[in-house]
Amino acid sequence: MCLIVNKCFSVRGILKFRPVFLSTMSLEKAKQVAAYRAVDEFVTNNCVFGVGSGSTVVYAVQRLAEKVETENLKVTCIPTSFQAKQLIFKHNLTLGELDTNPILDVTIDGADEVDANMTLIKGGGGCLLQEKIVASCSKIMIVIADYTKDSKKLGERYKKGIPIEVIPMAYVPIKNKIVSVYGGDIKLRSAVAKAGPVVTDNGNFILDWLFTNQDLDWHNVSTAIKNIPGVVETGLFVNMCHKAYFGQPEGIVIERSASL
Ligand SMILES: O=C[C@H](O)[C@H](O)[C@H](O)COP(=O)(O)O
Repeated sequence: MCLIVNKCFSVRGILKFRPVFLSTMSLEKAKQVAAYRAVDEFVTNNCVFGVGSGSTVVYAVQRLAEKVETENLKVTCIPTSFQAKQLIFKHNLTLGELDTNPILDVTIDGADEVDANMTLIKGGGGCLLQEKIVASCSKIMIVIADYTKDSKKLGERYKKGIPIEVIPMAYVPIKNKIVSVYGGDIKLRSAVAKAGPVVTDNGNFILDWLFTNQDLDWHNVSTAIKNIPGVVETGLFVNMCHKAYFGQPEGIVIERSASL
């Protein structure tokens, strides 16, 4: 961890020094080491590679581009979002699509939270639908994350709820139905630099379900929510992730595997 010393004055005017830990820096380092490790272990020549979304994946695509260049690899990249597609273009990588590459060798993606059973919350950046489609077409799904995403139970560390992508006209009945069965609270996600709701890459809205019961059967919950007309997809990824890499602040990587 990186430490700097910050000058400050006490009330009597005595100069004091206060340590400031650059946690943002260690968080970025943690993302980077996890991403680099996963790409180094799973990218091979001629592979079809699913490019996840989010801030951690940016490091994975950087590393991928380096490997493609230095090792002269042929890799076809399938994006999981508008952002992922832009990253593929930015690094001059080869863009593919599911029409021509319906089976992927590996997808590397971020997560908002990973529990002890390797169930994931995804969609904090609104990209869950295409991410789940691409992961479902991949022989292996790998998660890359910093240490803050590693939880025993969902909701322990990620406090923004489970994202649910919905058809806009149905958001109020969907919200009411979920809360009446499972409790908690649901918020329509608002855009930051635009008045009104977030509109996904697929033209839908996102509901964030702030659940209160951390001991639910997430497979059943996800299936039941998906059965509500108007729900497009949930950000619960159950039995999909094969391995997770958690970067630590000091630069090491902790691995966890699932037996799928
Ligand atoms: O919608 C966004 C995706 O599910 C991301 O993979 C997830 O939010 C993690 O993103 P980050 O790597 O920025 O924490």
